[in-house]
Parts: sequence; C-alpha cells; structure tokens
Amino acid sequence: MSIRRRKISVVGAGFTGATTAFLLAQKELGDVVIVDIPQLENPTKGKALDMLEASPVQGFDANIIGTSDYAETANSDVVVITAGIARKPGMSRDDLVSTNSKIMKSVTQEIVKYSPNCTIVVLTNPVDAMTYSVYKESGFPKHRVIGQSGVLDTARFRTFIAQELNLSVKDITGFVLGGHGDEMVPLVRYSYAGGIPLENLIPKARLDEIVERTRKGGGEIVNLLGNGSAYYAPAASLVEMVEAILKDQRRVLPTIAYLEGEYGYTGIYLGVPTIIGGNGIEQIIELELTESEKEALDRSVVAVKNVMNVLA
Ligand SMILES: NC(=O)C1=CN([C@@H]2O[C@H](COP(=O)(O)OP(=O)(O)OC[C@H]3O[C@@H](n4cnc5c(N)ncnc54)[C@H](O)[C@@H]3O)[C@@H](O)[C@H]2O)C=CC1
Ligand SMILES: O=C([O-])CC(=O)C(=O)O
Repeated sequence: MSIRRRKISVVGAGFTGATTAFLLAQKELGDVVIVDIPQLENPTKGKALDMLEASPVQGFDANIIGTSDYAETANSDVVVITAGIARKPGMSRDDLVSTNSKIMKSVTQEIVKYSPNCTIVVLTNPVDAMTYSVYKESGFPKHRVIGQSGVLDTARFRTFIAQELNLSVKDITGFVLGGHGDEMVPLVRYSYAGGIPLENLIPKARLDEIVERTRKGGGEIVNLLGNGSAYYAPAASLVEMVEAILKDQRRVLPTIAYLEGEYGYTGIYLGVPTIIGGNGIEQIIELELTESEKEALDRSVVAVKNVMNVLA
C-alpha cells in the first residue's frame, strides 16, 4: 500500500502566501503547491525552488512547487487563499473589497474544479466578507470554508499581555470575537495568564489600552511597513489552522465561521470560538456574553454586514 503525503495549495505567492508555504513545508505538514497569476509564473517557481533548496539545510521533507496552473493543485487536502491586494497606510481593509471579491470568485472556481473535497482557509481581506464570498462561490458545506482572523488577533493580544506582565507568551491565553476590523471584540473576561484571570493582574485602564492596541494591530504594522501589511504572524496563524485540520487536532481556536443562529446572527461569516479538526469547523462554541460584550459584537456585525452589502 502506498501512503500519499498530504497536499496543501497556497493561492497567492506574495508576502503572506510565500511565508505560509515555507512554514507549512518546514513543519512537514505536506507537499506544498504555490499558485499565482501567469504573469508571475517564473518568480513563483523561483520562490518555490528557493524554499525547496532550504530543505536539506533545515532537514525537512516536503516538495514545494510554484505554478500558475491550477491543474497542479489537483486533489489538495487544504487550500489557503492569500491572493489579492493588501492595504497601504491610510486605507482600511474594507477598501479592498471590490478588487478582492473579483479575485475570490475566479480563484474559487479553479480550486473547486481541481480539489472538490478540500477544505479552504481564507486570509484575503476584508476577510469576513471574502470568506462569505468563497463559501457562496464554492458551493462547499460551511464547515469546509473557514476564515482566518482570530488566531492572529489573539496572538497580538497575547503578545502585548506577555510583554506587559513580563511572562512567557506560552502562559497567556485569550481570544478575540467578531469581524477582523477595528470593531473586533477582544474578550478580556475569558483571558488568562497561567490560569489567573487578566483582570486580577492588570489594572482596567491599562487593559483597555491593550485591547485598543490589539484592535488596531494590523494598522500598526501597515504604518510601520509603509508598503504592505503584516505577514509573519498571519502566516503562522494560517499554519496553526492548517495543522489542526490535517492532524485532526480538534483545537479550540477562534476562526471565521458561518453562523446560522449562533450568537443571534444568521447568514454571516464572523470570528467566533470554534473546534477545528479533520472536518474543518467541527463546532461553534457559544459563550454567554455580558450586555456590553454583546453590544460590542453587534457593532462588529454591522461593520461586517456593511462590507457584505457591497458584494451583492
Ligand atoms: N485575514 C488576515 O488576518 C490577514 C489578511 N491579509 C490579507 O491577505 C492578502 C494578501 O496579503 P499579502 O500576501 O501581503 O499581499 P501581496 O501583494 O504580497 O500578495 C498577494 C499575491 O496575490 C497574487 N494574486 C492576485 N490575484 C491573483 C489571482 N487571481 N490568482 C492568484 N494569485 C493572485 C498577487 O500576484 C500577489 O503575489 C491581502 O488581502 C491582505 O489584506 C494579510 C494579513 C492578515
Ligand atoms: O492589517 C491588514 O491590512 C492586514 C491584516 O488583516 C492584519 O495584519 O491584521
């Protein structure tokens, strides 16, 4: 009996796509196919070959190819979508919607044609609306179309808390609800350092500042980079999700999931705590929210719906 390595395709070979591909291969999660537009065929091949040539040094076994031909992605287990434009200083993620929604349509058609059984993980912004658009275009069941925002937003929150308390990031847990925009809702009440509620360790005023920095975390990097947006932490976040799927880990991670009544919302993709495993999103976890948390989530939903209206 021959055993096939898992196959992961990454659509978009830019900053996030290339970084994701390299991390996936380094972790030996499977063979990796990187796809970009025909005009960038050679640079895409070059990036893939360059990564592959790191494998003897780093000691990982994974094939990596670059292409513009979706036939090469056939029978992928997971496809990650990073294709599209990124924002620059002065722009919001929502400014990307008209360009990126067209790209979502065309790449989704190709993905579905060649990998009808894959799970799709979407990164492209504005990510809640783009995940919805991929869901609609793919015709896939909702559990096999997932967006990435919460792992990244939570990672930023955890980073800032670890710095504040001078503790290992490993001991900080937390998560962020809602859309991937400035209205996201970092849930302090469910966040801990080594099991101790953060509210016992950090004064409220300071926690509020950290929450605000988390909300604007993407913009902070955009302003520093000057010509693009974050890619190391976004790529690491995608890889954590892909690993959970391919290894059927049933991780509890905040992901962008399709809601049908959960939290009181229907017909929208939104960041919520989920169990993610071999079947993609296996369960949405519903938490009891306080009145002010629910109001904050409502505001975030309005922001996501405003973008979704542009799609129609
Ligand atoms: N959800 C999240 O947490 C995050 C989302 N993002 C988003 O991810 C997207 C990608 O960001 P970067 O990689 O930094 O941008 P980038 O500009 O470095 O790369 C995008 C790549 O997509 C390619 N592309 C465009 N149209 C395509 C098509 N039809 N088929 C295949 N490839 C195509 C481009 O040629 C380019 O190589 C942006 O929309 C950005 O806002 C970035 C970071 C975090
Ligand atoms: O800020 C951006 O445009 C990219 C992104 O979503 C993030 O880094 O959170």
